[in-house]
Amino acid sequence: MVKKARIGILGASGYTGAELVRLGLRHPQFELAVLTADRKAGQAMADVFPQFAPFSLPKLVSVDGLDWRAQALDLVFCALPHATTQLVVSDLLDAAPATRVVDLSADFRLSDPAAYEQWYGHPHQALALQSEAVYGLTEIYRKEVKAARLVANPGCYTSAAELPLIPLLKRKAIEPDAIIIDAKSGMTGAGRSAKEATLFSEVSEGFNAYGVAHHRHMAELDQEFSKAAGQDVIATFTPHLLPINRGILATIYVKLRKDKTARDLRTILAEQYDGEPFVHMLRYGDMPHTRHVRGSNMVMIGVVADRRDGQAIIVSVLDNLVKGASGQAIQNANLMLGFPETAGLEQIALFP
Ligand SMILES: NC(=O)C1=CN([C@@H]2O[C@H](COP(=O)(O)OP(=O)(O)OC[C@H]3O[C@@H](n4cnc5c(N)ncnc54)[C@H](OP(=O)(O)O)[C@@H]3O)[C@@H](O)[C@H]2O)C=CC1
Ligand SMILES: CC(=O)N[C@@H](CCC(=O)OP(=O)(O)O)C(=O)O
Repeated sequence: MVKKARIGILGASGYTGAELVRLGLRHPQFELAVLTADRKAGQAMADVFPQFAPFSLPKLVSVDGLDWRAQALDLVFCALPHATTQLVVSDLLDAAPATRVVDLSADFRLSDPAAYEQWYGHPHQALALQSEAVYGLTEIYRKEVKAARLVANPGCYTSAAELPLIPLLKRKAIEPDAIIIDAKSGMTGAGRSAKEATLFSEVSEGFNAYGVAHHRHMAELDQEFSKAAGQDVIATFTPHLLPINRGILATIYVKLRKDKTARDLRTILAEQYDGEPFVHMLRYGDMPHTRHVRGSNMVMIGVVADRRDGQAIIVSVLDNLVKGASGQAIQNANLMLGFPETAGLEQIALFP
């Protein structure tokens, strides 16, 4: 029998934590050994999420006082609110340095401490780990992820924008100073804790932009686009809140470099993602729908020329809880633990 990896999920009573449990229960090489919660510590997972009642799962415990060494976990998924995470991961790795960590929060995504402080409003509290962490956009950083002890899983909006744009910037196919990302997210992107802004009555039958000109994912986009282009890049990014549960759709406007066409962009992306199990390039001119990826770890990307000369439009979709969070986290964990990259992630989208 194959030896299973002992897995911890911190924040299992939240949306991304529950998605890790949903996918993890069907993972052939995971043993879900530790599940934590904050307000819901002490409860059974099935009392918090009745969909798990038929399955045997450990009780939710508080993260405080966990004996990391005694738990001997092979890998921990950390799905806690950002800023909470850095001290928890620091304690964990001090006590159990051989445990691998995939952090779903934003705490370790920015490699520059000054950028972190500027965007999050306080100094980072685990600087050594911040510089050790590998940015976990799997298709771009696969080699680094394999060897990492701590992976910073990217944000959901950023995954949707970076997968199409990084290869185009690297290949100098688009102008780096003329990128516009108009992105929409489903409500689960805001997490499960109660907030006025996410009440049904505030969100249904309406649609709004938020974080306009200052959303914190801009820092992550600047970092990755600048690295890919080899020069400073500042993209325009505007997120919107959609009254649906799951899904991100990013409509991206780009200016072509002189000798390039929109068909060239599609060719570059098709070459880059040829053979990738979780990125699908649509035929030129075809466009994706959030329903085509719901519940799956797939990203779908469409490209077409704008009517304006020299401009192209790219549309990218993913499920914010899967490829935008827990699915990509498991994809990274599979690489770190030497499992097949697709293990536990072979679900096809739930349609309609
Ligand atoms: N939702 C999404 O689409 C995405 C989320 N992320 C990131 O993933 C992380 C988790 O997000 P999400 O699942 O949506 O969040 P939720 O608000 O749904 O869940 C948060 C979890 O953390 C626990 N928790 C809250 N505060 C503390 C604390 N002080 N100490 C220990 N545990 C605590 C909660 O426990 P309890 O419920 O018991 O209070 C809950 O289990 C966040 O950092 C988020 O930014 C990343 C990409 C996409
Ligand atoms: C709809 C919604 O509120 N979305 C979240 C982004 C969720 C995400 O990707 O993640 P991180 O928090 O991990 O960066 C927001 O705009 O802050």
